[in-house]
Amino acid sequence: MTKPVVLLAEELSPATIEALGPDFEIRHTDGADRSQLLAAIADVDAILVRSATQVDAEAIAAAKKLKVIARAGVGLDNVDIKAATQAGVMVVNAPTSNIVSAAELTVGHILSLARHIPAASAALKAGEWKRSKYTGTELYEKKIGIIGLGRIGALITARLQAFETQILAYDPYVTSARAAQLGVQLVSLDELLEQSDFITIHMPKTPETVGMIGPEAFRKMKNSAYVINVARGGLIDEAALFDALQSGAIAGAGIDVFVKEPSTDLPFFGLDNVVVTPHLGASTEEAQEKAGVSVAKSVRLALAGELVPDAVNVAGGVIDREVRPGIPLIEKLGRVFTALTHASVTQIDVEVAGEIAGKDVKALELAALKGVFTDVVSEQVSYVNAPVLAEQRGINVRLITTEEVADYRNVLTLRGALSDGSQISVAGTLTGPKQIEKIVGVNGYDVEIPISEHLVVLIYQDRPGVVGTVGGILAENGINIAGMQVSRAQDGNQVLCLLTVDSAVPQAVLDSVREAIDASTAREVDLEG
Ligand SMILES: NC(=O)c1ccc[n+]([C@@H]2O[C@H](COP(=O)([O-])OP(=O)(O)OC[C@H]3O[C@@H](n4cnc5c(N)ncnc54)[C@H](O)[C@@H]3O)[C@@H](O)[C@H]2O)c1
Ligand SMILES: O=C(O)CC[C@@H](O)C(=O)O
Repeated sequence: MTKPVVLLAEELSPATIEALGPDFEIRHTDGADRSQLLAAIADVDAILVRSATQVDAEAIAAAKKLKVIARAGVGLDNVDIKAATQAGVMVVNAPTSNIVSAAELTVGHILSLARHIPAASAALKAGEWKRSKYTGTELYEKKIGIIGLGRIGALITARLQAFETQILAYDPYVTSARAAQLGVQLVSLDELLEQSDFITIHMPKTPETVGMIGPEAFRKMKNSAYVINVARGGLIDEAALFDALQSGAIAGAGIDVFVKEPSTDLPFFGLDNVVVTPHLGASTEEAQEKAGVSVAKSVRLALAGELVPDAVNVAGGVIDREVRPGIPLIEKLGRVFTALTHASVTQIDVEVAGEIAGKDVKALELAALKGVFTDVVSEQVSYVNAPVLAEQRGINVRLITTEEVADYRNVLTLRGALSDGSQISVAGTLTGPKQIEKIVGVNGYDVEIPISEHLVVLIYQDRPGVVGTVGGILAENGINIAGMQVSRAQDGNQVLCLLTVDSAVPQAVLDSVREAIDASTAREVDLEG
């Protein structure tokens, strides 16, 4: 059997390959080389990148088998998440893998600037013993302004508090309670710019944050202020930074990230009061190992068809242990649901009843939709694009939970409204210590039959001899019946007969059954593959 192919498009920690294990074919390419990337991505199941590979709409369109894009790091600026979602491709990252490293590099930049360490080192190596030129400043009792008090901002706060500094922060999305918990004073952006001795930026790059530190912001800063950016290139306007440094509007800057990367000859590189590093925030052994192992685990899960806690374009999140067995069950119920439909679907209710209803069961809704569309569209259906497919078809989807359930611990039901005004439903449960998947209801008829790869659903007028006729036709065609349940409607003499059979039932055989028993419904549900 051929193994799924995982493409490593950048240099990743050796622990990444170890964590992927032996179940994959590993290929390598240089993701920064566009033509190499487009050729290499064509037939792979997963791609692993850092920040130098542009996984944009063109690359995603070229990747016909792609199921997961894994970013061994935090930032996803180099991945077109919208295009991936449309194509059903899961995007995962390693959101906490490198935050400690980035926070420590930021502290490194702050100390380098405060004590002129890189410049003094370069001078001494060049034969100059200059002490007064490199007189610095203590951090003790200084005001540190943090713009963006997220994961890295909080880590920096804790580290700089050890220097007995005063931390100010600007972050419109952080509550004052969270700031108080961190021992930080939340202030307006202007207050932060005007008062801080060191200003360090830790926001994502968004339309709102790009160029936020521009000429006007520099004008508000103290002449003695230092500015640090270990977040993303472009948050600081590079031309304005050059002017501010050259004119003495600020004392200096520490920059790890640039608008264009790699960049080796920006105008401000020539200035003495600048410390620059080539996007080294995550470049530690530990961060690379954590990022590589984390995305390798996510890739394994994603290629096994499972939901991934670190997926950024799937709403499933971490799945509760008790909810997990319901995922393959409800996906199968989704496929049965589709086989039962005879007109377009306008509404789907995913009902979760029983003990698990109190848990986060969003993953069950995604799995149900994945099942519903698996046999409907030719494109790959995943947890990622299943909700998009529902939306595109104008299907209203509701997740309904109730702890009340009559006969079982938990029952999962898909209930649909069709465009001709009719309703369909299929319900299932897991029973016994082996958690056997069973169908326990179809269109309101009660049954209890283990799910198998081949199911036949028949609805007809109740009368003697029908079961024998059905069995006879199937036997004549070499189809063995594994199980059968007949359920009579409460309000009439319609009967539902649900059969599990050992092999697929060809359409011609199904048509003979329909004719012979005058069935209003005769459907085969093939769950193979
Ligand atoms: N240099 C590196 O190698 C490196 C490594 C890791 C992370 N990063 C970057 O560091 C940055 C921070 O990462 P994080 O993990 O702390 O992210 P995070 O999402 O935990 O925190 C970002 C914070 O920015 C805040 N924010 C958003 N818009 C804002 C605005 N307009 N004004 C002020 N605050 C705003 C958010 O509320 C949030 O609290 C990101 O840009 C990330 O890509 C860089
Ligand atoms: O080194 C990298 O790959 C980028 C690190 C960092 O900017 C991130 O977004 O995780």
